[in-house]
Amino acid sequence: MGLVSLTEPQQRRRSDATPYMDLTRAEWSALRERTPLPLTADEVERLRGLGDVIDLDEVREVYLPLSRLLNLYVAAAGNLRGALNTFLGDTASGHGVQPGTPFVIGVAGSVAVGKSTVARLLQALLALWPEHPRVELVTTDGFLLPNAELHRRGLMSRKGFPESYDRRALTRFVAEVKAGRDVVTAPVYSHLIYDIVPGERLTVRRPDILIVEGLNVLQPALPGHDGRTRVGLADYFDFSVYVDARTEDIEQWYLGRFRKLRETAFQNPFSYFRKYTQVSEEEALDYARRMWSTINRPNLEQNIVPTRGRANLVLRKGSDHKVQRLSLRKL
Ligand SMILES: Nc1ncnc2c1ncn2[C@@H]1O[C@H](COP(=O)(O)OP(=O)(O)O)[C@@H](O)[C@H]1O
Ligand SMILES: CC(C)(COP(=O)(O)O)[C@@H](O)C(=O)NCCC(=O)O
Repeated sequence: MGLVSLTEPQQRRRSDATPYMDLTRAEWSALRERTPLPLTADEVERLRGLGDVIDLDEVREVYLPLSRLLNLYVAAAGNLRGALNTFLGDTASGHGVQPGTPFVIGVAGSVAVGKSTVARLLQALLALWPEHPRVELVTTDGFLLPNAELHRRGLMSRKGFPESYDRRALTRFVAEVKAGRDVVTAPVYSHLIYDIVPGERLTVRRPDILIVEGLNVLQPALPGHDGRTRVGLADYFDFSVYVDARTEDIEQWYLGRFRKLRETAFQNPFSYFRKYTQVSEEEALDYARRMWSTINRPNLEQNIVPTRGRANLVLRKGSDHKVQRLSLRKL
């Protein structure tokens, strides 16, 4: 068969049917004109207070328009909920259907790609909108199995892989928040001790929006013992963001963060990584490179990248952390 060149309307028809629309940074940031939320000097100061190295132009051009899109989606989800309530009438509460329910956003991506930074920024920006001031953020590391249990299962060098989490407990937690429970609690992970903190819990009280950030939040549910498909974590998401970048860039960010932590947090006498402050920087970085190539990169390639196609929005970062391209799900 010879080469067939498509006419412009044919090309458009073909791209209309793909589930994503691709936008350059310039196309996306032009949409900020439609964002009726100017950042005041006070708010800018508060964002700086988050302690993340984030460029304010990046906030204005990328994350502010995203908060506007999400603000519209939150309103639309509320309308959908209203439709279900109208349909059910008096019987709604008997079925556990509440008029309002938290809007749940998942933030996925590799270790060190910048998920926490994106999630904290979204939390701060979304809370500026008067329609949804209460925004809670939960990281999935609280649902890692404690080190003792990881040792028992031979999973200590698989931390961050799907099997290193109590996935049922994580899904139950999000389901309970979404169901409108007054108080829901989650375990807490400490990067200092590299383990779950015994007895500590984080409490979530009926937020307007819940952000769930973690490596594996877009993983499909495991089948049950009977082989049947179960409801998984991502089934509770109203929106999801995948933070994407070149693997080589992410490795550099991982090593850069390790180097920075070696000069700060690792110095703490209780730090699990304190030993890497006692050896040369080169030895410490060799260890970090090993962690990257034996744990974090294989996890990225085997488990995390394959979930990218499930996200509503993919943010593609360049080596300077600036978002260069965005793919937004439209179908
Ligand atoms: N937008 C950004 N601008 C500059 N540095 C960033 C940005 N986002 C993340 N970083 C840096 O990249 C590293 C990884 O980011 P982090 O949010 O901790 O990743 P994750 O939560 O995905 O492990 C950190 O050193 C962080 O300071
Ligand atoms: C705690 C993590 C598994 C990330 O957890 P998340 O909140 O994304 O579920 C990860 O940051 C980590 O510590 N990985 C183990 C390998 C390493 O120390 O780099």
